[in-house]
Amino acid sequence: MEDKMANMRVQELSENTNGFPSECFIQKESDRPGSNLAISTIPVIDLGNLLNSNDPEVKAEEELKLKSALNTWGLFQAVGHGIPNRLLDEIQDISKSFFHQPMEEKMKYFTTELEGYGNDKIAFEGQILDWMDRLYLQVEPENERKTRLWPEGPTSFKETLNEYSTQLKPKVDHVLKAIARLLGLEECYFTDQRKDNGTAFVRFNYFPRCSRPDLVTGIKPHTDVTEITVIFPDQNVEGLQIYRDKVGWVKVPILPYAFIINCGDQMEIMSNGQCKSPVHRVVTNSEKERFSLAMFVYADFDKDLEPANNLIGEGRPRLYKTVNGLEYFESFVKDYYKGGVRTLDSMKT
Ligand SMILES: O=C(O)CCC(=O)C(=O)O
Ligand SMILES: [Fe+2]
Repeated sequence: MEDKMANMRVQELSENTNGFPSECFIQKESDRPGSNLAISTIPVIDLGNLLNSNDPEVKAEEELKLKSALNTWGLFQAVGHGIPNRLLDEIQDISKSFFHQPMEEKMKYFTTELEGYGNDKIAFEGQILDWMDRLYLQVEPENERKTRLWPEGPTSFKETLNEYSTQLKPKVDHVLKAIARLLGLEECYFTDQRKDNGTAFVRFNYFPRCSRPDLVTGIKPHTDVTEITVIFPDQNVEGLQIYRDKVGWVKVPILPYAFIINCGDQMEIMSNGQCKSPVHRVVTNSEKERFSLAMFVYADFDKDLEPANNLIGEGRPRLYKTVNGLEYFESFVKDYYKGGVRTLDSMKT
């Protein structure tokens, strides 16, 4: 089965089996998603109020909401972000058009590396695979883009992705600065941790219809390695769930044209645990396919990752050891494919 899998995308498998997952996708009983979770209310932050308001009270109130959201959930839904709905529709359209092309066309961008088109690579025997195909591309810095992996079809793909990442980048910088301010750090603390102008990748996620969503995961429980991740989720199909201590898994509801912004492990380490890197997963749907787009914003992999000095002190013990950025990423990738292991836990002091 594993050899066969290596040559097939989840999309083909789903088409061949009418959505029925083969054995290598079936989660252990304790890890199965089940069904009937409550939809929760996720903190909603108005980036317009946070970043542009001239009224100091409005700004302060939004900052307080953001601080509490990062400290408890580690994520929020972002409205008032100023990215036009037209562009968000277009980015979702190019994703659909790309994945709906014949396999032959998509395979031009296939790689077994992280970047490019593909699905879970098989890292060890007995690995349980995610019900997802993906297209993973570096967008920042611009001179490091591997443009041969940027699809020719649909024809608007490159232009739309370029516009999306160009428009999102300053928003990301503003959010990182706001987080630094509310932690009492220098405004550029997190933006300065990045290489040159910042490193960002996007991943177009495609979850084909699956006839047994109770048995498989679209993306297994994980945290992101990032400073922050900006997700533009499917506007019609839910799937993202967050794990909350003492509560369990909760669904993230669809809020039209809102981004979901979550902290990653780099942020949890640098903020000495004040910002949480939430465990999340994606479940599949028996009726509908689902698309999402994640932008992963990373601190410089060449640098050491450690809690900010100003966030360690009396009553605030240092929670994480210093670790090299690249080593952390590499351990994460291994742990991720194994599932159930949080790299962050091994960094605790
Ligand atoms: O599909 C989603 O809503 C979330 C995707 C995600 O968690 C990821 O790509 O890391
Ligand atoms: Fe994620």
